This record gives sequence, C-alpha cells and structure tokens, in this order.
Amino acid sequence: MVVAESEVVAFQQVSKVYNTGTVALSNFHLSIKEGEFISFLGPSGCGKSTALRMVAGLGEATNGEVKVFDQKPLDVIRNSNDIAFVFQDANLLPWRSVLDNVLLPLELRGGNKKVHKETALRVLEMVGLKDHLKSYPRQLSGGMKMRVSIARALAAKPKMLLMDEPFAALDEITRQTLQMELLEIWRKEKMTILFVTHNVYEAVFLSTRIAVMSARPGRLSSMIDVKLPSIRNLNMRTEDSFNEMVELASQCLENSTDERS
Ligand SMILES: Nc1ncnc2c1ncn2[C@@H]1O[C@H](COP(=O)(O)OP(=O)(O)OP(=O)(O)O)[C@@H](O)[C@H]1O
Repeated sequence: MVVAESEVVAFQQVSKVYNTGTVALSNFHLSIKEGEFISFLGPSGCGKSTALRMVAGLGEATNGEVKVFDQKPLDVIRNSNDIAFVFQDANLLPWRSVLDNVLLPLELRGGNKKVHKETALRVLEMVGLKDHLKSYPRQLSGGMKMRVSIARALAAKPKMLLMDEPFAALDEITRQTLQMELLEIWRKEKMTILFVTHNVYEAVFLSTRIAVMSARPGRLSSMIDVKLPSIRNLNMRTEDSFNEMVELASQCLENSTDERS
C-alpha cells in the first residue's frame, strides 16, 4: 500500500466560468495527497474534465487557485515531466508504429536515443505490448490502443497521471483487464492518479478516495474513503464490502444530483 503523505494537488475554492457564461465549477475545494488514487465521480457536465484539465494547466481558475506540487500547474508542465495525461481517445499517430508512438514524446524532448528506446520497451512491456512493437494503430483493438496511450504517458516517468474516462469506450471485459493492469502500474510506479469517471463500480474498484461532484455548477458534494483492501481483484466485485461501497457511492451521487434544485 502506498502511504499518502504530502499534498500534491490543492483546489482552493476554485470557480471556473467559461467565456460562454457556463459556470463549470463553483467553490471547488479539494486536497489530494501523494500516492492517492482519486476518482472524480459525477453526473455529465458537472465539471469533472474541467477540474482535471486545470491540474494539467489547461485552463485557469476564474476565482481561487489550483496548485500542483505547490506550484502553478503551467509551471510544473513547462519545467518537468511530472504530469502526464491520458484521454478517452488514445490519440495515436496512425503512421507511426506502437514503439514509435511511445518514443515520440521522448524524441521531442531530445537526449539519448538508446535510453529512450529502453524506456519505451520497458513501459510497453508493462502494458503487455512487447510483442506488438511494430504494429500500427489500425492493427490494434481499442484496448490495445489505450495500452499504447498509457505506455506513452508512463514513458515520461510522471509523478502524477491524469486520466479522463480512459476506459469509457471499451467493452466490459477489456475495461476490467485494463483496470487491473492500471492498479498494478499504480502500485509499482507509486504515482498519484486522478481519474475521471461516471461509472460508480469503476470508481469504487480503482480508488482510495472518491470525490463526488454535484451537478453543474460542479462543487465537491462528498468525499468517500474507499474502505476496501489495498490489493484489489476482480472477485471482490461479488463481495458484500464492495457492494456496500457501491451502494454508498451511488447514494452520494444521487444526493449530489438532488442538490441541483
Ligand atoms: N471550452 C469550453 N467552453 C465553454 N463551456 C465549456 C467548455 N468546456 C466545458 N464546458 C462546459 O462546462 C461544463 C462542464 O464540462 P466538463 O466537460 O468539465 O464536464 P464533465 O463532468 O467532464 O462532463 P462529461 O461527464 O459529460 O464528460 C459543461 O456544461 C460544458 O458544456
């Protein structure tokens, strides 16, 4: 189990109003500690992606402040590789092989090509793609494309992984396999993971804590400590303790939706 220690992300009374007038976040307050696996759970349009994107420096707070490693997110992005982002769409370059897609961000950074290749091979092995190095995206299933996308993010050795509904487009079996693999990577690499989902089961299965957000404008409606063993496995889903957590998260989600009125 990774021990949560210092604060790595702080949302301090953050409000976000887009120039269309949409209030996406209102007084959003949350502190995330090193090594946590935090899911943002909430109804569609409640500002989950907006919050996640702000951690990556993609959009500034209208009011309040977001701090990452006690710095402005953009400064972290500019000066380090500490943050990596995985989107729902794998966003691979179709003309580059699996290996070359993972190598691209490393090449752009410059440095030793041999070391980059070793790094790329290591992360591709972690996601189970070492036998597909020369394949092209068109030859891969949706799950394999997502594995490449995760490998590409891991290649930079980030301290924090931001994931915006990465498994939403995958079938249930692939989704479960990737969830298990992600937990394994999280444990081995000792990263902090911020994960957006609107799937209650997924949030409970993956997270150490769940930030339940209320419908627009998004606020933190409740924080759930997921009281399950730190090592998760797929059989847990049939256990009472798991289903009780799902029940609790569903109830919080329902209450957060009621807060709209
Ligand atoms: N660039 C933008 N300009 C204007 N409005 C935006 C922009 N991005 C998001 N919004 C609006 O802000 C609100 C929150 O959007 P956001 O994508 O953060 O929600 P979400 O909870 O991630 O939604 P979903 O679960 O459907 O992906 C929505 O009403 C959305 O339409």
